[in-house]
Amino acid sequence: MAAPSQTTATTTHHRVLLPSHHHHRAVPPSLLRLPLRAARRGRLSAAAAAAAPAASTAAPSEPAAGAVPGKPTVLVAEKLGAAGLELLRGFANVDCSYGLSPEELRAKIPLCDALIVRSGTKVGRDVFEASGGRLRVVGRAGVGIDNVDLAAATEHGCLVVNAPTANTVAAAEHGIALLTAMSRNIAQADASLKAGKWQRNKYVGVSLVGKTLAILGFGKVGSEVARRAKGLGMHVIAHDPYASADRAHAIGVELVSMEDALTTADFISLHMPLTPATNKMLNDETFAKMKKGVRIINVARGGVIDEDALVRALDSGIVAQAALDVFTKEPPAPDSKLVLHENVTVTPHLGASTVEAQEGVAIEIAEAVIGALKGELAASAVNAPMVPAEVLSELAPYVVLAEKLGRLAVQLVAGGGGIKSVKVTYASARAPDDLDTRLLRAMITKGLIEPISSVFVNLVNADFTAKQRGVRITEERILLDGSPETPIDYIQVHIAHVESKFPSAISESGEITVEGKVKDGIPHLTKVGSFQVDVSLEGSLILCRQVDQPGMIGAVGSVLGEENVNVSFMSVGRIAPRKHAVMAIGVDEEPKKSTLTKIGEIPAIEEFVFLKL
Ligand SMILES: NC(=O)C1=CN([C@@H]2O[C@H](COP(=O)(O)OP(=O)(O)OC[C@H]3O[C@@H](n4cnc5c(N)ncnc54)[C@H](O)[C@@H]3O)[C@@H](O)[C@H]2O)C=CC1
Ligand SMILES: O=C(O)C(=O)COP(=O)(O)O
Repeated sequence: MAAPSQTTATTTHHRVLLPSHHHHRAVPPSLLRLPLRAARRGRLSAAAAAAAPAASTAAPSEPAAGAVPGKPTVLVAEKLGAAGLELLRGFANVDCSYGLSPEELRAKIPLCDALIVRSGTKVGRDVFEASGGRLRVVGRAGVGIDNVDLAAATEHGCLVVNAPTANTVAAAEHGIALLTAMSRNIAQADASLKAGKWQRNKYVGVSLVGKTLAILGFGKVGSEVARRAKGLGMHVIAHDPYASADRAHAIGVELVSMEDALTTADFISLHMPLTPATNKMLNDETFAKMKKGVRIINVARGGVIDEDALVRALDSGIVAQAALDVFTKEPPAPDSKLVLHENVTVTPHLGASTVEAQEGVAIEIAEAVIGALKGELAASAVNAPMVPAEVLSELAPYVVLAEKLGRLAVQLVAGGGGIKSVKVTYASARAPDDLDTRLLRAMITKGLIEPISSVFVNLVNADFTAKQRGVRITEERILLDGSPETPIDYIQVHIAHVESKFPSAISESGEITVEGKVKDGIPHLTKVGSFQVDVSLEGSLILCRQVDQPGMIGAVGSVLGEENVNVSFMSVGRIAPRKHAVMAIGVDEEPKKSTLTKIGEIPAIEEFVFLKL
């Protein structure tokens, strides 16, 4: 069994709370400009250079007919509000070509510096490859960027920006429209009357007043739906493991567990982003827990529901009705059982489609695209580099460490009062003025927020985003004696007032605690809760708590081996021999659910969790 890892000498230290102005210091303009020429001369790190909009390297293409030479060209591939088009036309040649086939898009793209889309255009790797390096910006006139291949954009030096707020109210209003239309059979009754029938008995509805509505995902859209449903006299509860209970109380909503939401709701409305954790969140197992006759509304993303399971739940009567704006595949197949089901009301992804929202989104995206073409970094940049290499230099591996610690910490959260209070501790021998932690704090914020939300965090918006979500991030410095050559000895991330999926991650202070260090340029996890471990932060991680006894590494290792999951690293931390120990196992592949179940069934394993880095 591996010996518990040792923390390197942390002699005496003094705790210093950083002054609060430190949290809100303006970002120097030099950090907000992307140094394009520097990128081409190779002065940026690979990642930063990849994401910085590079100037065209392609042979000059023929300008489109009527285009003003010297102005950039923006291709608008889906309908965009007039005010946004006007803004764009003041700055660029604008080509509005709606409904292009993939071939037509690929043919046009080498003539374009920017492309604006909504959810209907797939911007895959082929589009970036076809652009020959000219495409510098993709603007998504809306929230979800599931249709844009972000990795390919970044590799091709193309910045992606979105418009994250202007359609929130429209989506919430559409959720309410579906809720009310479904409960009174509006769509079905309308079709019946138009078919010449008069079926007053068939279309008796259900009332909303006094009914319980469970909102899953209490973010921007979810909270606006809650506010409106309260006005309809509904009892509104919400489940969101990361939302603030105070924010919910302020609008009279109680935050509850997923179990309570599923078992008590008469209506369930979905408002979480589609992530690996929310994929098929409503499935046979969760439908089986619901009240018979429950009604479901989905204006989030189709993928959060297992659509085949929903058909089964509708057929068995567990789900009385569903109202859906979004589908796993859009448009869905014409013979989709779900779409054609008589108890299902559907709309073709219309959540953001109001005149007002589209004007707002058009202005928001036009401003972001114009700014990006000018070389500015918009707050809504989705794949922006955090800072150029000059600033990154020695902090580079700590930046990776900071983001990974944030990602680990948030995945350990099970529930509680939402994430309100995060403390970051930096242990360093450097004087506080010699270590600017804004970038690290932004990366921790990115790690904490991106896995659970539709928001993308960059250096410009990090503090604002945390504040908007009610997360207070404080920083603490531990001054170590020793050489100030290494910028940081270790970083700890503590989340207070939450429960953990892996209770051993709660340290003596009652907070979820993870600690990491950079060793030989590679980020390592060195502590979980009160247990010291040592595992490099690459691939994914399994944490197990077990009775400290011989054979445990072999038992877990052989389950993973049998399932062809490659173990990259293993480390065991224990409090005392033959008591409890925490084992951290780095894995290259994501284990199947059944593999994780087998690990959980090993008798001496008391708790375990799988974490994606
Ligand atoms: N149908 C349409 O036309 C539109 C759809 N949308 C979709 O609506 C969804 C919500 O958008 P916003 O409110 O802007 O995002 P948001 O990021 O403000 O809110 C999402 C919330 O979901 C929560 N969440 C994450 N994982 C969860 C889980 N496992 N269980 C419960 N809650 C969880 C997050 O903590 C967050 O509070 C997104 O999927 C977005 O793409 C947004 C606009 C228009
Ligand atoms: O903004 C979003 O996430 C939406 O789903 C809206 O999509 P749309 O712009 O209407 O194609």
